[in-house]
Amino acid sequence: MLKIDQLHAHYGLAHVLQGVSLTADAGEVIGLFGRNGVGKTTFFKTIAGWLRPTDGSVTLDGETLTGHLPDSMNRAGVAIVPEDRRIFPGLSVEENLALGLMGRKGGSSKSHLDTVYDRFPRLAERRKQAGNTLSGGEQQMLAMARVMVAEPRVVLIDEPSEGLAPMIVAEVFAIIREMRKAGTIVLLVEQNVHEAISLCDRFMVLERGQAILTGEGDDDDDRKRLLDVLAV
Ligand SMILES: Nc1ncnc2c1ncn2[C@@H]1O[C@H](COP(=O)(O)OP(=O)(O)OP(=O)(O)O)[C@@H](O)[C@H]1O
Repeated sequence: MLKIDQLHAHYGLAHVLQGVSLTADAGEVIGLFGRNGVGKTTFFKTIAGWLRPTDGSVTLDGETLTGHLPDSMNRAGVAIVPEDRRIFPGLSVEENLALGLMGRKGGSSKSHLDTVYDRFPRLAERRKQAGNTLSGGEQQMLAMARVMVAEPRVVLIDEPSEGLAPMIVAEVFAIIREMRKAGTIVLLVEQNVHEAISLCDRFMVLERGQAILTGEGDDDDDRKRLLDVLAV
């Protein structure tokens, strides 16, 4: 279980994350919604170790991870697919995936790469191409595949559908469903609320660094409240 308890974070004097709590069990997808600038990305950065929390705690299956650096969070099984995707533009598809495999517990082998290529034939076709020659959709697939090969326990995915064609968005969402099926905890930030909510077991809405609404993805009343509060 992922347990985030009263997490706070600052940028200098700006108190951006003001005591956000959340729990998630294996195989749950939690949607994080809210307008621009309310602290969703900051929440992810703080969980992933890119930003040191000023208070609160992060534990995963009972292990305290609060304040760990990104490398250490990665080794503990917390992975992030950031909004800008962060693939290595000058490295080939295969080299990008090899870097993902390095984060894998219990070593890696060629068969793990083959498994990824079976799942993402398009990446197999482009395995020798540099990351920056891929389309936006292919880059998103690569970013997600790179995380999946490490078989993390928690994946934080920030706005994966941004700038992508509807067909690719459907594919991205299908991958998230697969992650859930594999027992991964997925925290998902999405502006595309109407579509994303159907993926989510539960959701939380942030406003000015605080949770103002939580609910269940398949509860009609909760969904209505969600759409009302976001005015979408
Ligand atoms: N590196 C930074 N230094 C100072 N302030 C920052 C920094 N990054 C973000 N902020 C501020 O912190 C607040 C929360 O930003 P954050 O990016 O977490 O919001 P968000 O909900 O993810 O929004 P968006 O959807 O626009 O990414 C905003 O007011 C933003 O301007």
